[in-house]
Amino acid sequence: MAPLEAIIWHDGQLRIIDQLLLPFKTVYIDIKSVQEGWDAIQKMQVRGAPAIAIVGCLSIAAELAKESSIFNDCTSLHTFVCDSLAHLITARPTAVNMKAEALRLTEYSCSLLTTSQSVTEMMNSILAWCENLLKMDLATNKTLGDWGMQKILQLSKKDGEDGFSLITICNTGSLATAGYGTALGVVRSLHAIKKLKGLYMLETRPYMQGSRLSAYEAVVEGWPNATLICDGAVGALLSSSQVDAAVVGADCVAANGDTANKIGTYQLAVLCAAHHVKFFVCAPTSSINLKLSSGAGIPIEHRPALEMTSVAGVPVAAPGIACWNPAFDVTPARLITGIITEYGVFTPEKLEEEISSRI
Ligand SMILES: CSC[C@H]1O[C@H](OP(=O)(O)O)[C@H](O)[C@@H]1O
Repeated sequence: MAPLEAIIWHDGQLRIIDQLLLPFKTVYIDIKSVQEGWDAIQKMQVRGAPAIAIVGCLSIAAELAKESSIFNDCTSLHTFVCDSLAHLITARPTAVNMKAEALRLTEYSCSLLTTSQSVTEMMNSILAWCENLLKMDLATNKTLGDWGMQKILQLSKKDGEDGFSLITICNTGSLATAGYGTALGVVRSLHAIKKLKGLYMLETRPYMQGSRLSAYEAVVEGWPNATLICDGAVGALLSSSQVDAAVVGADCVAANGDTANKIGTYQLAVLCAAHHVKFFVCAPTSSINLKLSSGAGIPIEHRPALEMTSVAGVPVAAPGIACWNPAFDVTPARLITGIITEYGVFTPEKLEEEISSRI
């Protein structure tokens, strides 16, 4: 079956699955303006670093595509694009993809000021640029997934059995990207050649990306031995089972390889190190920020306490208790075996040199 389509762009109209309702309800909502895009990102109706950037930029395209959006000249159109991007990057501070695409689109829009013959031509160029993000993300993820699959195949198999068992956190698949996935893209590529023996998924409190989203993708696609575990069960699993490698996503990778990802990733990395399990970060270069020398510079988003103290609207904590709810943590490069990108798999030490020569 085709992966779940979190983002649909057709004929100037943007629709996204409201991921707060998955997997029990599949409801598509229309995004008709930049503010509606901002709201959907901030509320996490759409989430996942690549998907955030794609929906953010397409929300600009959706507003431009409306007949009512008229601009007297190219300069006012450029100002609208820049102001919209400046607003969109405030929705969620940690994932770098939105900031990276905002920079790219700002530079492109600026270049159109000198090359466009009319406002309409400039608007159509910007629409085409935003639409292309979907295709680019799909292609990037497929290439990244295949690099990761090749890397996993090189791992030595202790038990001699065919196939590899992986562990992952959060959701990095069709519901976090344009449709193939980063860490779950590696899973898809491994499954495609029948070398996926199993996949352990952390439920990933408090948003439950694992139990609600990754488990949904795994069931829909029939991945073998796809198994949900509690966040607190990682140590017990790694000490008793044959897990070959961890594959996780990234919201921001610094130049030295330090990686910000869903809260709980750091703990997973520490336990992988303790049990000699390889730990791979799957990051398209749009999630890598070489301007940051280390993870110390990555802003960490904190989410409302209510997202911790209730599940699906049901209170699960003592009323009045204080909460600490960072949405991400930073895994130091020393715990990372390799960083899987669309250009190949690199050690943290080699990342900056290898990536800077390619982007
Ligand atoms: C390929 S998605 C990257 C990243 O985004 C997720 O965070 P969130 O669900 O809060 O947007 C998670 O950290 C994934 O690994």
